[in-house]
Amino acid sequence: MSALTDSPAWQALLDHHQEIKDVHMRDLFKKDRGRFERFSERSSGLLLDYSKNRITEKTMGLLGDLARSCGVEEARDRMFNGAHINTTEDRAVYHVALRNRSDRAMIVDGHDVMPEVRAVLEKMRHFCDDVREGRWRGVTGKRIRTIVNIGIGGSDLGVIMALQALRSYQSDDLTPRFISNVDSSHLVETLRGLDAETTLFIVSSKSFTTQETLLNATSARTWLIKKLGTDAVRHHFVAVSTNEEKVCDFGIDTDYMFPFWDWVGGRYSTWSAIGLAIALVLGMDKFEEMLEGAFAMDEHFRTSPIEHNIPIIMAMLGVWYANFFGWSTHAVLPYDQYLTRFPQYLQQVDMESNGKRVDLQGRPVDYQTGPIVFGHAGTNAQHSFFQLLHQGKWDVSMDFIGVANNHHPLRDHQTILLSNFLGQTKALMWGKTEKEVRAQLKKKGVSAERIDQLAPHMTFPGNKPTNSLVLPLITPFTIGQLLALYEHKIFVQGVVWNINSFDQWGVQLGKELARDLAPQITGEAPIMGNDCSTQGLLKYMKLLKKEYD
Ligand SMILES: O=P(O)(O)OC[C@H]1O[C@](O)(CO)[C@@H](O)[C@@H]1O
Repeated sequence: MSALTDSPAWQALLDHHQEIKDVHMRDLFKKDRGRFERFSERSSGLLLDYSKNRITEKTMGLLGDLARSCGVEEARDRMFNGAHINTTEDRAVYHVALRNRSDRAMIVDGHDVMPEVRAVLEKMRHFCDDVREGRWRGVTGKRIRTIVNIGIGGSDLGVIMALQALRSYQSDDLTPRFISNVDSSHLVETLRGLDAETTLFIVSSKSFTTQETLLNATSARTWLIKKLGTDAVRHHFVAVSTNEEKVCDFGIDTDYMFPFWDWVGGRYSTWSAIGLAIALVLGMDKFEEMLEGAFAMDEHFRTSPIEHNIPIIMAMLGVWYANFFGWSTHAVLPYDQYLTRFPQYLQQVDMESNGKRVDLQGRPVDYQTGPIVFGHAGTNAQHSFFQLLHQGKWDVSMDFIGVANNHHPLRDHQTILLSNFLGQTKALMWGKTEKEVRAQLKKKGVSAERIDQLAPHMTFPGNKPTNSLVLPLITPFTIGQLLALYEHKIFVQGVVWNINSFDQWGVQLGKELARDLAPQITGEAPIMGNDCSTQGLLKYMKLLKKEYD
């Protein structure tokens, strides 16, 4: 047993789980009309209703005890104080400094980083204004009309997601595009139809060594040079990175490099200059509104007691289902078309952070860690995988994200959208008993034989837990709040599980092996030294390739 599973707080929850596991939420709601008041929290216009969870006040008390005994508050303070909590990389985890909108100093290694943070924001503002107002022009003197962000993972997902979410704030003057996959089809299809004279590329890479990004950037540069000549590169390429030397090697002048720092993790970097495409397309004011939203959530997280702290509550509910109910999957279901990319973005933040199997001391853990995260926008998701959520054998905890107002209030679209949001969470919680099904069918005049046949299929077990997050409207501020909320939730879970949420060694091995295999595909190295499956696949691919050459 580990210190965590052996702790009195954990043991108390194990015992309590025995009391709760067969209790139906329907009965909890029948008994207590005050559940919504008791189990909901607000912060700067955002509401979390967590009453539709398999919890009582005792559960929340015990989960709070566990958070306290795991040192969540102390860990939170260490993060906000710039301690090197990313121990395997010996770095601070300080994305909160990027959105610190107060005049508080943010100290890393005895040094206040705020002057540098503000200087980069200023540099971004000047550049964005120049591009947006037509002072920065392409090599032939034309205004920039398209921004192409070349990056992958944390240097891509948050930026695409935010720009998609904030599409209604975008003018038609500047259009964003993205190249991430090393598959050349992504590059070719993204560049198809683009006018090189009016295109600006941002090469976004924290390390500036990521194979996919560098290859894509090189091919994009070739495309540009073919059309406009070598001199065009400095008018059409800028970089965002922590690695000045590599940016220079690539041929981008460091005057046009927007720096950030090693204390910003890749998947937490949307707030840094990695967000340059957001600032260019929407304007720097909108980007800063996003930072304001994140800062509001940071302040809530930093100062609220455990019992009223939205990220901590959501994190501990996740621990409840993962570790005590033994569920492996968590669904995120935004009821707003603008948030379609949100689950995909969150998959990296959550699974790359908490998909770990050893603790901070390097010992294998004897409990489940980060869940499998998936999701899609409602109502489309209802017509896809909701069948399994309602009646399947796997149990899944869920976050529904609802947005009260719509940027495009047309007919009764928003009413129908919200009614589906509410209807689904109600159905998942309440379910429908066989008795209710039978009574309904009888009332409709269905024959007894047919009722016997249909009733088991039409019964819903219910008791499926959901969190409901409600935002007033999709704005830069609420997007900032939402992202920061999930970042902190994931952080808290990592603290409870005693894992490092800020490294990602798991992505290395495949990358290394790919580097060794590439020369075997080209023929520069003999096909050897592989297991028979890899060997067989390689040979077959080469055979097929020959047929098409
Ligand atoms: O910004 P970079 O250094 O190109 O890295 C891109 C991504 O690659 C990873 O290191 C691994 O997937 C991510 O953490 C990161 O977001």
